[in-house]
Amino acid sequence: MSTLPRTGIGTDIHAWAAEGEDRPLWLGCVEFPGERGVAGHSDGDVAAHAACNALLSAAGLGDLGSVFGTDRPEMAGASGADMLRHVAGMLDEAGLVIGNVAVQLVARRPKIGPRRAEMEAAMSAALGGVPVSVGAATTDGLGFVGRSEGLVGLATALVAPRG
Ligand SMILES: Nc1ccn([C@@H]2O[C@H](COP(=O)(O)O)[C@@H](O)[C@H]2O)c(=O)n1
Ligand SMILES: C[C@@]1(CO)OP(=O)(O)OP(=O)(O)OC[C@H]1O
Repeated sequence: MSTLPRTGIGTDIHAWAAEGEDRPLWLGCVEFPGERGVAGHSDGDVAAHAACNALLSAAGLGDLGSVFGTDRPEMAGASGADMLRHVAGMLDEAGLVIGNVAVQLVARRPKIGPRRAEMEAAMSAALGGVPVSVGAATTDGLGFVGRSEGLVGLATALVAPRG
């Protein structure tokens, strides 16, 4: 295997839960009380899921669906933090160390600025202390995010063979 670092890219998109459905919103392993949750089989944390996809992409180990399935009963309500821990373990077993993970949210709400540090710390902790950065943008009202139909998580990751 090449000893060069490898980058990965990940996405995750969820629709907002139906009006009146009581689903908590989880983003970056942090709960946002009072915000509308998303439709999904697990906790629907698009930031954590995009980060998992980016790490699996960098490692060449597949993606969320190939690792966790798409409708396994045991994954119902599964937390993004547990999924990140699992993925970090897979990379460790594959002899890879994680350099960093960068996450971008595309969402009108919630404004993540005030909770950015918490999200970064929570995702970093789930990955065993790896640097995680979080940013966001709104789309200025354009597209499905602008119409408040759902939100997007995007992520990149850098991994390298353990020295
Ligand atoms: N969900 C979001 C979206 C955006 N932000 C912050 O607002 C800034 C401006 O967003 P634009 O889409 O108008 O460029 C953005 O750079 C973020 O700092 C946010 O906190 N949460
Ligand atoms: C996380 C998983 C787990 O069943 O389900 P969802 O919460 O629906 O999330 P998504 O990114 O749509 O699909 C990936 C699945 O692995």
